[in-house]
Amino acid sequence: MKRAKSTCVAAQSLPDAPGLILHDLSKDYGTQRAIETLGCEIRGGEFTVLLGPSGCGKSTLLRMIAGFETPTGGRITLGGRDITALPSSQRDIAMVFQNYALFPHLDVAGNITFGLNVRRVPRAEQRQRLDEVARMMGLDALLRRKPAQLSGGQQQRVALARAVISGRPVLLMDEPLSNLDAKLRAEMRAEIRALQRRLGLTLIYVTHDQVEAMTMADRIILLNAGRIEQSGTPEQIYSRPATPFAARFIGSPPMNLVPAEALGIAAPPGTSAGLRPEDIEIAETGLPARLVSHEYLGADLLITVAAGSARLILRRPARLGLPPGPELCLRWAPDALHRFAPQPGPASLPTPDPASDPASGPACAAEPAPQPAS
Ligand SMILES: Nc1ncnc2c1ncn2[C@@H]1O[C@H](COP(=O)(O)OP(=O)(O)OP(=O)(O)O)[C@@H](O)[C@H]1O
Repeated sequence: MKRAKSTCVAAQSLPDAPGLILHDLSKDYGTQRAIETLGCEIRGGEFTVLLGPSGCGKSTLLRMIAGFETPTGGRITLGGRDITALPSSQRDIAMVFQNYALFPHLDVAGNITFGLNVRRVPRAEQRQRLDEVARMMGLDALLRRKPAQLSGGQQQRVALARAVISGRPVLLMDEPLSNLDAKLRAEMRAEIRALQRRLGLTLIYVTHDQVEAMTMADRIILLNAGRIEQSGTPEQIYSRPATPFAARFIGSPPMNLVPAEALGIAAPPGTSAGLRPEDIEIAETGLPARLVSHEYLGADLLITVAAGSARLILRRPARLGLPPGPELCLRWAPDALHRFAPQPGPASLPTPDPASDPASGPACAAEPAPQPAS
């Protein structure tokens, strides 16, 4: 099936670092299309995250920008210059790889200055730039160590320092934190974000982790099966998802997505209704539902309820506790309800829970359909 060309529009940028435009870019591997024809603007000085599930084409897109893959169709411009046919070394773009790609026989200083050596930058200038970058990245004390004598986080910092010392204004990062433990990942997220802001870099960051995307990005480009599903700020994508895929991909637990009629909402057949877990309230009146189970998360409770044929997850502060009995009523604000027109292709809605019996719902005070909370 031929899909419509997907596009994204970017927001304000810092003045100096150049931006990129992908014009009708596509990539085939043999008969397999990895990237559908897509158009996209990545503004200079912004932190852009390419987000999506495994196999959606994030790395392929990044590698075409880096110059490691040749596009099947389309063009890439950087700061207005067409770079599609330029070798990667002439693109003014630095890249940090997932496995760090450090040279084991070189010490930290040698790894960081490797590219400067190749480009025959004078020794004195190398020394000065190394001092600066090592201080900035907290690596001063480690310059004589070999990579094997460093922790994962330190190795990551060396890989980052090597990219930063190149002085290139555009930095690409492919899942750079996936080898680190959770605590270190959180620290490095903040560090990379601060570095990008301080240097005003145009940074394009690939991840499948929505938390990384939400916490780091100025703008997220959400990819699905080689096309752009939605692009926007983290807030825009979270609060106004354009498609059921976007609605379910961002948020943990994800948005409840059920047939509209299951919530008593009048809509054309096939319409899905979406509600974020934190947007559903337990109230005196509203949609009848029955408690199924709950999970204690510390600050919050996740409560699973059956409402007719639909299962919904609610998030509420743990201090409010569980409702007094198993029968309850649900309400939500009008603008918390998301409606999605029927989607082409296989249905992606959750299957109704056969154990739930619509007839056995609670008697919520005389309201057949939920009335929004004010
Ligand atoms: N060199 C290649 N030859 C053939 N197919 C490839 C090649 N590289 C990628 N693909 C295919 O292109 C599609 C996109 O792959 P890509 O690596 O860009 O996805 P991704 O979103 O980065 O996934 P992950 O998060 O798992 O790394 C996949 O279906 C993949 O199998």
